Amino acid sequence: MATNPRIVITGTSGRMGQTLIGLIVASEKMTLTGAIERSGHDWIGRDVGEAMGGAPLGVIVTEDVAGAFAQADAVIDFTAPAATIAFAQAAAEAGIVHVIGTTGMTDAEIAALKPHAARATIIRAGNMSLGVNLLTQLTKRVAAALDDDYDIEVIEAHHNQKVDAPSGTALMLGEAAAEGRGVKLTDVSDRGRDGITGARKRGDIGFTAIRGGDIIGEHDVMFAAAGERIILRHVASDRSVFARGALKAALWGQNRKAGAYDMLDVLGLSEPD
Ligand SMILES: NC(=O)C1=CN([C@@H]2O[C@H](COP(=O)(O)OP(=O)(O)OC[C@H]3O[C@@H](n4cnc5c(N)ncnc54)[C@H](OP(=O)(O)O)[C@@H]3O)[C@@H](O)[C@H]2O)C=CC1
Ligand SMILES: O=C(O)C1=N[C@H](C(=O)O)C[C@H](O)C1
Repeated sequence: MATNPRIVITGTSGRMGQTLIGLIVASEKMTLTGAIERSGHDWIGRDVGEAMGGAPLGVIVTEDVAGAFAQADAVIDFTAPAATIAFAQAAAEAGIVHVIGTTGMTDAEIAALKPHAARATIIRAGNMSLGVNLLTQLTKRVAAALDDDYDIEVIEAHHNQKVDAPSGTALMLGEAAAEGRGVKLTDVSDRGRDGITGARKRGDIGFTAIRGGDIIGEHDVMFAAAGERIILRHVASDRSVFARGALKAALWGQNRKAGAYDMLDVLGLSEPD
């Protein structure tokens, strides 16, 4: 019988870290072998199940990244940009799959992952849910079908602890809309309107971020024209949609050629070039 892939979680105490651990422990297809927190965190040295307020799981939370990665087949990482870059180096050195859900990365930070993808399988997406990845494809098709008479606006809403804006998902949807229109998002992106902004520029793709309460993640792509609006919407009501996608990615990445992949690859939604 083949053994299950061994999975390490980073950012263990976080919203996504704890959601992932709950799902791995309930899964028959993978085994939790490591739980990482940063130096000084009060979970270090404790059994992760007990730290989460439940039964012991036999995995002790550690700050020893190299030690945990040496005993693993994949790391699932929903933390912060600087941490993710350090984890990418350690994952490449250990030769394990690195699933990255972290958002808010700059272009330079994304470029810093590239050398590591030459040595290891990296799967990164601003949103790991099936629904959002499908929505990117729909957005691209609608944007391709409509001309600039339709103003494109991406509106996102998240909980009051989120630190980055626009969300990774909003940027994925903006990229998809730009691709559908055959333009570069960086040339048409309109972010952070405030004050006397002047009239909307034809062809721009606008972004609006709402932050409040415990909203898990909601995204609208609006195509607004004179006399009508088309709105494509995704609402996440449970973080497990992201976590299930990440677990699928960790399994899909096993024995995969080194390289940089996204969830469209994992879900088989990539369109031929
Ligand atoms: N791609 C997707 O589908 C999704 C992506 N995300 C993204 O995942 C990330 C995490 O989200 P969420 O779980 O809600 O956030 P939380 O703040 O709840 O958790 C983040 C975790 O990462 C740890 N962490 C942060 N910075 C560092 C660091 N420099 N070194 C080591 N550990 C660090 C935190 O530790 P500490 O408590 O010590 O700060 C914490 O355990 C965000 O970027 C978010 O946007 C979220 C949901 C879905
Ligand atoms: O921080 C979050 O919570 C989420 N982040 C991701 C994003 O930035 O789009 C995915 C999801 O919307 C939840």
